[in-house]
Amino acid sequence: MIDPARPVLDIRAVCKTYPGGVEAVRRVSLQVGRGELLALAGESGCGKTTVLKMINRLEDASGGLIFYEGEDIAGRDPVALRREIGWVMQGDGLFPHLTVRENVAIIPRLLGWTADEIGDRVVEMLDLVRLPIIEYADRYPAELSGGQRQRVGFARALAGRPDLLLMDEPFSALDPITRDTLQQEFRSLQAELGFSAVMVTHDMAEALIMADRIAVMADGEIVQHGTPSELLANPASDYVSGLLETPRRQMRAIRELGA
Ligand SMILES: Nc1ncnc2c1ncn2[C@@H]1O[C@H](COP(=O)(O)OP(=O)(O)OP(=O)(O)O)[C@@H](O)[C@H]1O
Repeated sequence: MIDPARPVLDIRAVCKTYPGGVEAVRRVSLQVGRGELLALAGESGCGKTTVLKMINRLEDASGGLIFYEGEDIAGRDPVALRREIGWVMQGDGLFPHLTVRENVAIIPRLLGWTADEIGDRVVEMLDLVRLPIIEYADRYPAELSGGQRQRVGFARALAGRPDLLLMDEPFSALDPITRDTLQQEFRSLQAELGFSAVMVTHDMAEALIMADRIAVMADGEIVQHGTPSELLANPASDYVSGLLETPRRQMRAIRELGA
């Protein structure tokens, strides 16, 4: 039973040491509420992607506990778990030999939906990500722009009605205008469908604009955790101030234009 008051995701003191001894993640604890977008930010190599991979058991934690919808994921079948949790990666990750329709249908097919249910869901998802079915359903990924491919990536990840979407730098391969449009559209989609999301990003401006809460990581640990306004008002260290410096500079430059 889904309890709306319970966090969708509850990560408790999770650690990951890779074979060879790299301590990629050290005692990370996080919660993600229903409908919330949590950004994991921080410089390259700080462990963001490893946290994401432990949530759907692409990597198994070396210590700690992860609860998804109240259930310890260590007891879940990893394949079934991955079908339940949506995954959007950098540069879309679509199967090049499958059409848009076939890409979006993958998870519903694996979940055993009927042909009619799958057909209806493909129509619904392409409509939601604003790709008219007549024009786009039978194209291959190579016949789409980068922004359109990323839209299909979202449609595919959401087709199985996941409660949680994991996203690894989903907007980073896009040009700034397409990125801005898709970031806004993503939040509308989230408000409409109500899923929760964890987004890895190295772009602090993106985290500030999109996220409800931001967890900043350094060297495998969370060094600050708060809302975008809390981080801006009270960065906990020089490291966090440093990450905020680029968006701050951009905001100042735009303000000085008097626009
Ligand atoms: N499969 C692996 N085997 C061994 N070490 C790994 C493995 N994957 C990642 N690491 C190491 O773990 C640390 C954290 O990597 P991770 O990919 O989680 O960082 P990240 O913050 O997502 O970085 P980026 O922003 O560059 O993608 C790094 O030192 C990395 O070299």
